[in-house]
Amino acid sequence: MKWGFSMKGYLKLEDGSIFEGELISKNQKGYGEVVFTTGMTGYQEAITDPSYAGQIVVMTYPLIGNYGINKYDFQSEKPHIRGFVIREYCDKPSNFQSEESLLSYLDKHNIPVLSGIDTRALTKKLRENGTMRGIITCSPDDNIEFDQANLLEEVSTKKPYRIAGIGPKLAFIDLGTKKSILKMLNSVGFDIYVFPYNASYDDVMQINPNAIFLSNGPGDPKDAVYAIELTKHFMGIKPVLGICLGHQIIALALGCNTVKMKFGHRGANQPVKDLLTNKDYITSQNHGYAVEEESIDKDKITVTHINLNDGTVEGIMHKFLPVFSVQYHPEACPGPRDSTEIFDKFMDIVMVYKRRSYFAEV
Ligand SMILES: NC(=O)CC[C@H](N)C(=O)O
Repeated sequence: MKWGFSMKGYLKLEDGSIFEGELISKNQKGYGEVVFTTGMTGYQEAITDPSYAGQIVVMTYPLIGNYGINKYDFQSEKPHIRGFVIREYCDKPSNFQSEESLLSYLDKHNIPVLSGIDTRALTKKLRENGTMRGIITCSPDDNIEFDQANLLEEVSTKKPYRIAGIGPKLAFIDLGTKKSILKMLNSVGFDIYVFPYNASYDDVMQINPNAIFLSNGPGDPKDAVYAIELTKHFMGIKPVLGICLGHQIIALALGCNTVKMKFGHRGANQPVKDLLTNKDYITSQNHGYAVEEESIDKDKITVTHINLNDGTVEGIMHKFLPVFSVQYHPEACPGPRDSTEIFDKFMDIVMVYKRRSYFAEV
């Protein structure tokens, strides 16, 4: 094979089905929850998006690797996926920004890559039966093991740090954030203080922030116990915004429920309706859980967005407090920039509250 190493390999799912392909990576084994994503581009952003921690990612687009890996599109320091499944690998990347091939990058980080898989049949199975656990292996007799230790601990920052800005102070709870979200918040002016996933109320109050932000991240939102408690403390005291996992955490803190979806939404063309403006957006998404509609107390919370494919909740807003959140990824990367104005809207709200508290003090 042109790209070096290759041997027969398999993806085995927990329902017993086996897909045969070629193991083209150095690492030949990986366990995880098998999920598919439909983005035609954006593999670099997807593999480095920490929300995919613990998952084997299947790309539905049939040719992967075409534009290599560049130094601008990383969403975190390293890939967090447990394995990568594709139809066909392109070993001759062609792009002016390409620095190395996708396979050499994944090999450096010990991620197993299975190529030559009938990803269409695999995706149909996952759509019909729902997300399943699986193993990438060179031996189909291997059993599927599963360790989803503490995913938040794995992906969150270990120490607090700051991204200085000229605007209000934002306490940013890092649950496995994508860099693009930090970039967008900083570009609208926030002075960002990033805290680990288990930051306490006292830790955060040391900086006396003007607002709180909850990031995207991996796993079941109900496991984010520290962030849920923290959010309960701050709602009503400071403006709060959440994206994806952050949205689910805000919903849980408000007393709603979250449920696991059959196969989730992963891709860059998920249609969303903004019920407040009646505008439709095409959005980038990557989630396997959703806020349960029936659990939302409509006297207290407004559903602001829904997914146009399946009607699931994609955004909520508190009726009386400055608390709102979206399930989709407004920062895009990869994906359309239809909905980036949410960052300006957040800044406007925070400035109003900042001025109010200033005048209340003088
Ligand atoms: N991108 C995210 O933040 C994902 C949130 C959560 N882990 C889910 O799968 O629903």
